Amino acid sequence: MRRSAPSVNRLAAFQPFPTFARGNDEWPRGHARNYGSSDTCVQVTVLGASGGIGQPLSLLLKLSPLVSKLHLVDIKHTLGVAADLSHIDTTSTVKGFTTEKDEKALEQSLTGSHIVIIPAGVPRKPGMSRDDLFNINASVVRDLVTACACFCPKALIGVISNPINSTVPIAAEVMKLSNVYDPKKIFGITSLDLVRSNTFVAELKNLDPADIEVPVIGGHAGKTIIPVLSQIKPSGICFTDDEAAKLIHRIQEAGTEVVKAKAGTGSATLSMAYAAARFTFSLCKALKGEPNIYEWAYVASNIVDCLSHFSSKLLIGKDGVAENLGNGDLTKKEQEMVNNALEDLQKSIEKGVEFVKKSA
Ligand SMILES: NC(=O)C1=CN([C@@H]2O[C@H](COP(=O)(O)OP(=O)(O)OC[C@H]3O[C@@H](n4cnc5c(N)ncnc54)[C@H](O)[C@@H]3O)[C@@H](O)[C@H]2O)C=CC1
Ligand SMILES: O=C([O-])CC(=O)C(=O)O
Repeated sequence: MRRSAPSVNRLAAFQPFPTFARGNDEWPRGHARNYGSSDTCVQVTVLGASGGIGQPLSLLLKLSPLVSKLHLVDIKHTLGVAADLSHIDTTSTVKGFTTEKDEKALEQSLTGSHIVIIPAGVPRKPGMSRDDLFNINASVVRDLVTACACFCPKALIGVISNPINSTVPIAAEVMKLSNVYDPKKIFGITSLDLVRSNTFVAELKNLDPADIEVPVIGGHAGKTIIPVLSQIKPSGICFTDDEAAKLIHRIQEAGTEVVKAKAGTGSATLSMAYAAARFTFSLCKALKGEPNIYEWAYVASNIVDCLSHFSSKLLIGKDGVAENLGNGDLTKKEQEMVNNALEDLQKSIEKGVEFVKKSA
């Protein structure tokens, strides 16, 4: 039987899409008219916009009245993607920039950006770990964040490119080198772990995933992905030890599940686009001054003593992380999971920091 009276409604968190998700014909225009009173202009730039994540993410952003200007950047194909999206009858404007042939593309696209989302880089193939992407993606993120430091140093930056556990520390080091580092403004987008957790818990307990909120802390690879089942909202959802173990394993290996199913053609793109859009909308709302915007993301943190970065619950404000709300009360088992993740996280962070030091 389905639960009633949910305490958390995830679709509300995904505003301005609730009517769309519920299949209401009015979406998105009717909803757009009703959204908030603020008319703050928000310019979002997507770096890697022609890719598997970049295209559906750009579509979702184009559909939202929270975004005023959408800048799409990639090495190639961006002009076509931008022309295509620009015909959609929503109010935001779309512009494409191709870095391959236009040396001013990064400057022109990033200048004035309030939010930059980075899905640029290569995805996994079966048999690879996220860390196997480091050799290519580390320099992609380094170079793109260097451009952000130059052209939009105050923007909120959301990094999607893997391995997140290293690419976010890379982004931090790059900003430090340019003397524009603000630890509150760089986010590793781990939202897909929460999206998946909500889905899998709902499947297991025959609930509506829109009503469920599973906190996920730590990082974004294998055992560093730590679902906090003891803090699921609504409270009162119970698991046997066997159920919990299988659930945690599935959440930690969900990326690999998709990589295997796609059989060499890439990793999660559509679910990631949804997760990243949801996260970007939270940033937009915070920039527009909406209170009580909460997210989980991998950020600079002193929540865990020995680590410079960790994912935990955040209150987001106009300037990025307004408050790190930490991990809450963990059970003994959950604390053990954190302890077991420390070494991997530490290594990934150091690898990112060393990479920037060497290339500087
Ligand atoms: N954080 C997360 O939860 C997730 C992260 N990912 C990661 O996202 C990344 C992108 O995945 P996909 O979109 O599937 O890959 P993709 O290969 O389909 O797209 C990547 C795009 O980035 C572009 N690109 C590469 N270097 C660039 C540069 N220097 N400047 C501008 N654009 C550049 C490529 O031309 C391509 O269009 C991968 O690293 C993947 O592992 C994927 C799923 C979930
Ligand atoms: O697994 C991958 O390579 C992509 C990813 O991060 C995810 O789907 O969680």
